[in-house]
Amino acid sequence: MDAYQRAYEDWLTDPEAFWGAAARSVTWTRPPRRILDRDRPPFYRWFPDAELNTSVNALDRHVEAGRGEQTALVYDSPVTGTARRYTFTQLTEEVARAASALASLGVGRGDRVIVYMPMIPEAVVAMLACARLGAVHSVVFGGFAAPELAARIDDARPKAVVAASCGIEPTRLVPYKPMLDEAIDLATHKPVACLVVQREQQRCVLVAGRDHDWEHLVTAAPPHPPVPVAATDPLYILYTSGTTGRPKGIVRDNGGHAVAMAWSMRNVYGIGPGDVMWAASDIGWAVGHSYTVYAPLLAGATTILYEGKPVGTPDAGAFWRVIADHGVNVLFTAPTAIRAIKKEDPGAELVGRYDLSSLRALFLAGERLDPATFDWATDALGLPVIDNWWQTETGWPVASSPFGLERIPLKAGSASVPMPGYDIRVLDAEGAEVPRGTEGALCLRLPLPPGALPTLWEDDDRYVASYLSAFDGYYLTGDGGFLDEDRYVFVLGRTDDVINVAGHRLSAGSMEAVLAAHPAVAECAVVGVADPFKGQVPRGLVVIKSGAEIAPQALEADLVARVRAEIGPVASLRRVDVVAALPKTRSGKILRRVMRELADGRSPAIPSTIEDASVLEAIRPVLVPDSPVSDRGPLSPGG
Ligand SMILES: CCC(=O)SCCNC(=O)CCNC(=O)[C@H](O)C(C)(C)COP(=O)(O)OP(=O)(O)OC[C@H]1O[C@@H](n2cnc3c(N)ncnc32)[C@H](O)[C@@H]1OP(=O)(O)O
Repeated sequence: MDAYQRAYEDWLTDPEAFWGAAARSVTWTRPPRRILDRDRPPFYRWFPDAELNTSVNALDRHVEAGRGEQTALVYDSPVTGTARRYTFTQLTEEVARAASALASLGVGRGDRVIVYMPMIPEAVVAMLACARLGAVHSVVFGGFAAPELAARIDDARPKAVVAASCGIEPTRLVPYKPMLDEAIDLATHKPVACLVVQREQQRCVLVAGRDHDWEHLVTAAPPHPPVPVAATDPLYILYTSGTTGRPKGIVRDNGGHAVAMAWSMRNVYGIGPGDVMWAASDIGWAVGHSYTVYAPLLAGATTILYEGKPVGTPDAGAFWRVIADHGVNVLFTAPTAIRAIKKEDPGAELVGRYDLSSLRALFLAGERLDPATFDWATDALGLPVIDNWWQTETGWPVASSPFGLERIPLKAGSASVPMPGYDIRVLDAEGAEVPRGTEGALCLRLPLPPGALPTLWEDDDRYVASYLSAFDGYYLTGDGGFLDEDRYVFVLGRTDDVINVAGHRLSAGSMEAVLAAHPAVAECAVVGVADPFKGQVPRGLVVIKSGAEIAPQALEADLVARVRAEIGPVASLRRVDVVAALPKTRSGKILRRVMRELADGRSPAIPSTIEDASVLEAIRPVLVPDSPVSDRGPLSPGG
């Protein structure tokens, strides 16, 4: 572990010297003289006196360095049957025109812009155009329904929204624009303008005076010069689910982000100028922001924007086809995608049909990588399969194999070792460090490195309450796990009520809020249970109000439909069961952990404070339908 060990120790010995050196790979309009502002803990600011423009770093400087004719972006869309390439020169010009179009709608430095778009080049252009103006983008994943979009509009209060008329899922068109119209109706805050890409698959109606056609406005616009911003100015807000229904607006600054992206692209992923990186994640997620859009372009590499799925567009060889067509060097996706491919092509026969000689490694993140998927992918590709552990909040890997620095041994079930910038500690409930090999709360010692969230959007108090208040001096990740004797980290899952469905982080609380709002529901719980393909899926349990006149099956179907309509298809809540009562403690706390573990086929420890153990006996056949009660022994309190 020579190169990695040296880098980690350099960072540990003098973090400011380490990040000061890393900052030299960024083009600043005013280079940093001060590296870290520690004046107001727990709020730390990286490069507080520096100034830059992120779009210049991603685009213009590569053109100026003579790479203008290199491909910056490949758009590969099996759902529309198209593929298109943009050179760095073309992408720079398109972004400069889009920035001008947004400026003509009144968007300027510090203004927020919501981007609600499918995986089309205009989405990447819109993000970079905001960066060029010093505006703050907030991309909302297309699988969210109108009320979720409305909640983000109200929190971010955007001056403008950039959208598309529709998205294209393999089996249906998704009408984005009607959902945007509904969200604006629902929201208290009203954006002054919408810039809409009309897709030929389904055009939409534009609202006079508010909506503008992308094609008309952007094509005719003159190029807009880049606006230098403070390194500490926000580049984007990305909402993620917390334990309650209200999403958390993760803030990413400009300077720390550029430094972290450049460092990680080279040293974690091993990607440099001229290489081809493909992060097969929607741009609505952190992986899409960091490793589809920003990091490859900041590094002068080519990035792939893929509008398709791992299977069904047209088959389980889709990923291998893209790698072969575009000479992909590194593929980054979620374990769910690999499980989907494995299910359709268990013998990996389709792998052999394509020339994958360009591929150096497969990186996986977003959810736990189970050893069976790790083994299958390793055998199928004959290449390093590298689990990364990180979060929307951190923006880049907390732990990984440092592939760009050196090859280290991989261990199935582990995300390998901490990256420079991250001091991982495993703490018990009292905040004491546990011995190696012992499970506990995975925490990071403050300050967090460049690129990690400095706060939540306009909510410093919630930032402290959510992440920093459990253990003084530490960031609480919300994940549980352990470090082994070689300091490899094993992440075992969330310790809170966040559910991870196919790499999508969802709040049990927000789904419960939808169920609880039904007039026939007395009380309810949503728990995330293990699923062989999506990692976890939510399941709902509800108690009908006495006197409510509704058949249980009708209520169950109605609740599934409501969650889809109010949160979106991404929630994947397919099963709600009506039960007589929910298990609770004597103080009225619903025993979600116990239900989750029962549904996962485990033998949960039952708290001695349980109000009525017979309630658990009654719901066990619902949660574990294939296992008769006698198979598992009686559930007795006191464990
Ligand atoms: C490390 C930091 C992080 O964790 S950042 C987060 C990283 N996570 C990811 O990148 C997510 C990885 N997962 C995926 O990319 C997808 O789940 C993959 C594996 C491709 C499978 O996709 P899919 O077959 O659509 O299943 P799904 O469970 O994602 O979708 C559930 C329903 O939602 C729909 N959906 C999906 N995307 C959209 C979209 N952009 N616009 C509208 N709808 C969308 C799907 O069609 C599906 O709907 P339905 O229920 O089948 O009708």
